[in-house]
Amino acid sequence: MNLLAPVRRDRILAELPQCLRKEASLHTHKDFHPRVTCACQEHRTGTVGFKISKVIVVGDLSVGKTCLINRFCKDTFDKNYKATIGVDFEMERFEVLGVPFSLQLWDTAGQERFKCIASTYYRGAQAIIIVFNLNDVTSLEHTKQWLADALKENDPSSVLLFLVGSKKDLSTPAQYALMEKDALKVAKEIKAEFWAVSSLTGENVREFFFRVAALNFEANVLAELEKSGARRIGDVVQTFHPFAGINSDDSNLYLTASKKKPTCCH
Ligand SMILES: Nc1nc2c(ncn2[C@@H]2O[C@H](COP(=O)(O)OP(=O)(O)OP(=O)(O)O)[C@@H](O)[C@H]2O)c(=O)[nH]1
Ligand SMILES: [Mg+2]
Repeated sequence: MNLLAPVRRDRILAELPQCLRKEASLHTHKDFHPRVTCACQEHRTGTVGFKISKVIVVGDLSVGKTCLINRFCKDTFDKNYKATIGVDFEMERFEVLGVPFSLQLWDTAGQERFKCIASTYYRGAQAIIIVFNLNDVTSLEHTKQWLADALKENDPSSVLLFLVGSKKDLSTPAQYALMEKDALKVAKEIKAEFWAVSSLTGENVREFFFRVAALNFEANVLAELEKSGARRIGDVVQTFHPFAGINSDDSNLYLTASKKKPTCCH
């Protein structure tokens, strides 16, 4: 794994990828937050470009967590089941609105006997992906417990949640429709965004991970702006006195290299 490798051309995001179902998304805005777009245009994203965002993938054994990650990261699919022992991780580099952004995807074991090893890696996640098998209602029922365990190690107010139904290729449209109804209910309850994917065919896999990367990136930039008092920059811009009254630490971080005046923050 080379952190300095150039970002692949097919990992470049210029727009916010859309959700799968509006009914099960907490983020229904069509575009990136205007402050985020503005900050990226003006190179005021602070440390976000150097950050690696931790994403953990949890769920019952054999629901397809490893296959999902492998489909996205390596474009491969293995029909033979090899249980994950403890944890494994993959790094994926993106470029979002011109800013480099990396996801560290932690693939955890679903088997009970490896769970205690895996759970020691839950801490510090910025996003939690809970996977269930669209053809196995029990695995959907277990998602709440997986989430509860993952949240014990994380701050529920700042973590992004995704509920992902796997193996879509194995359901008939009628079976899928039934399962989707139940899944949407659970997604609403746990405040997660719902996706349905197939690692065998690749359906929705890329779209899903792009969405994870984009929403994570957006949350990171907003947090960074918030942290460094960028709000005040916005206030000042509206009165056409850019940067007046801002202490030197803030302005050092948020002034662009070219010291351009902000033009689009509101
Ligand atoms: N048809 C089909 N089979 C899948 C799909 N995803 C995974 N599988 C199969 O399901 C089995 C389990 O997949 P894994 O990805 O290893 O499951 P896991 O969730 O990582 O399992 P643990 O590591 O034990 O927690 C394998 O035989 C895969 O080939 C899919 O989208 N469609
Ligand atoms: Mg696995």
